[in-house]
Amino acid sequence: MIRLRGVTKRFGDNAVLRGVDLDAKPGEFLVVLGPSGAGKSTLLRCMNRLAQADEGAMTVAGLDVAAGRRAAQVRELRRRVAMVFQHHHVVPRLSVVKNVLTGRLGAVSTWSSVLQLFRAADLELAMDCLERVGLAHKARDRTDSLSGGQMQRVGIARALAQRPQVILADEPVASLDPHTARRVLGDLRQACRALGITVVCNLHQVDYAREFGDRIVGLSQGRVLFDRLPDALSEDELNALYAGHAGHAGLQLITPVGGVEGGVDVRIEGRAEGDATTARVDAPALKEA
Ligand SMILES: Nc1ncnc2c1ncn2[C@@H]1O[C@H](COP(=O)(O)OP(=O)(O)OP(=O)(O)O)[C@@H](O)[C@H]1O
Repeated sequence: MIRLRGVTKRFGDNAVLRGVDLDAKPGEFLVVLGPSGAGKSTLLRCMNRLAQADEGAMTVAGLDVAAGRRAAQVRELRRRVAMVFQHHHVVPRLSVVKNVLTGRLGAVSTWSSVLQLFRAADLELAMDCLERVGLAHKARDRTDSLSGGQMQRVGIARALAQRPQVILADEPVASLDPHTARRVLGDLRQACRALGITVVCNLHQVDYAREFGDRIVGLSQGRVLFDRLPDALSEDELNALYAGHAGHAGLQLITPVGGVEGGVDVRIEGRAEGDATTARVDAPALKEA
């Protein structure tokens, strides 16, 4: 379903992807972890041609992405590959079901889409997708009456309504509380498994990656550091992935331990016992925060 070989992407002198290889089977839920700036979003963007890779071979949803230069080929790619973003990008004043139906726009004629004329089959499909994320009872409600987590599930239902072969999810739960985040990831995984849709999901939270990923890929400075089954992923590999960064969501507690003129001393504790340090945060940084 997805096969990437030697994918490279540069922005000027900045080599953001450096020879990425990746494989994913139908129905597989792949999580990509990595520190900020590792190239996770760029990787997803290259896969659906929002960005163009400089080198490498990419097959996504049965299409040769590198070869898809013509508009029609890119359109077909976007039809087969749906996106879910951190911010749900729903239209607030539309009803929930109409937002989901916008997932069908690529599959209906231009006139139908302008007039918002959807077939009964599209409506049925939209309702089925809402059912899969537990929101069928909200179908007629205005979307801006929903909570953030519910809106994100509408975004997932819309992606499902596209009948994609692949869903690329870029930090879909970054702004949600843990309970809601788990619900959203659970719905996404369950629906995609049932429908045989491959998911590549960028996450920052190691716990969610272990809980929901069929496989976890670690991306660091544009390179794949590891590609593991969740149970096989070691703490050493995670530490290597986040070396020099704040940690794999491993910061537990930051406590002020003393005030000094022009700043404050803080104790920073990690997840592991005895994993602690003190640091000084100076006044200008505090003001910015
Ligand atoms: N359109 C662009 N033009 C120039 N540089 C870019 C562009 N998009 C991304 N970059 C650079 O590519 C690098 C990787 O960015 P990317 O957003 O892919 O990382 P990321 O792993 O998704 O980070 P985060 O977790 O913070 O979202 C960064 O250095 C970023 O500044």
